[in-house]
Amino acid sequence: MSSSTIAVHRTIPPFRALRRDATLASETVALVPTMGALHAGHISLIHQAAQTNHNIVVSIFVNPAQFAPTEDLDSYPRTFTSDLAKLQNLNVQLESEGALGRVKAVFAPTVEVLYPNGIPLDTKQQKGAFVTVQPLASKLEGGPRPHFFRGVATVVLKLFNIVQPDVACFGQKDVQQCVILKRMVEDLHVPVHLVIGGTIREEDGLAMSSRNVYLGQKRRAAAPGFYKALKQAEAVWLEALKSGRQTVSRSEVLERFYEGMKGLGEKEGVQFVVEYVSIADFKELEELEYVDTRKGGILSAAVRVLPVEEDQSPVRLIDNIILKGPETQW
Ligand SMILES: Nc1ncnc2c1ncn2[C@@H]1O[C@H](COP(=O)(O)OP(=O)(O)OP(=O)(O)O)[C@@H](O)[C@H]1O
Ligand SMILES: CC(C)(CO)[C@@H](O)C(=O)[O-]
Ligand code: BAL
Repeated sequence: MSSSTIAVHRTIPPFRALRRDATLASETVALVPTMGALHAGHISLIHQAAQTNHNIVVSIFVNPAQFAPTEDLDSYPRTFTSDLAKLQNLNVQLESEGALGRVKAVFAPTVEVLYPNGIPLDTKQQKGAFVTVQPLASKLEGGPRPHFFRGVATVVLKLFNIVQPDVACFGQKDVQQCVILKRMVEDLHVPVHLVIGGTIREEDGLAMSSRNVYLGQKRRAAAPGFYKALKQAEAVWLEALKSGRQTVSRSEVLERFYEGMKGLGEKEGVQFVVEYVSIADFKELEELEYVDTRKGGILSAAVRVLPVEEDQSPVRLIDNIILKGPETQW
């Protein structure tokens, strides 16, 4: 088998064998969970994992449990063949760089394998075991998507139980997901070390996301303004740090964010609706009236980009910036 060959498995037993073989060889296993439609953000997580781990498992599974019946489960981009080609190219690159690890296997299970007792989208009809992380799952993204983090935590714990990785990698772009999964691992004593990779962006600053393909030309052109508004808000924080202040008020930072959002999209005829903007602590996601410049906080937001053409639906964009202070541990 050449070092760039990647096994694709749809069932669980090959991962038991992979884990056993890795342990016998004193090698580590890292898992990078994805929903496919791989982009440079995913690839950077896998690349990072391969620097310090021997065997990388990438899961590709569009998880029904994290979609409400009204959401885009059916239309979610599925690009398995090109995903696999990207992983194979990455292995060639990892080999030429002399990295420690390679992508050894892709786990692309069927819904039946992950949910042997079924998974209706309506949560009231769901039976069996699920993971809830309260009240974190009800905050921020949990407002418009109350089902979401229960679905995410449940599938991630299933993946952990199947792959039994030493390490699992997640992207900061989904910052609340990171906070919730860290909490799940801590509270349930899950023996997996979580690594959070930085957000990879398009050249114009838009955070890469599989759903960006829904935007179309006009909305795509206006979308980077959202990150610019967050950067403007961050500038207030950085100025305060520089001038040695002890706290920064929420209102100062948010005012600058809203200034940045004002008029965004006018040129392209695109409307942005801010769903939430938050400055919260790292563990409980409690909103902070004043941010301690030593401790920092998470500045995060979601916007709804309204349709500009007949066949379009609203697209939600999420993004965040860590307001870092000297004692920030993130
Ligand atoms: N731009 C990015 N930079 C770094 N990591 C990312 C980025 N986008 C997604 N990830 C991470 O990749 C993993 C898999 O994410 P997922 O497959 O849902 O992709 P996505 O682009 O976030 O899709 P969606 O558009 O559905 O939000 C998650 O840990 C996610 O945080
Ligand atoms: C972690 C995850 C793969 C679980 O389905 C998903 O929420 C994602 O892609 O961020
Ligand atoms: N990356 C988050 C997956 C979702 O929105 O369903």
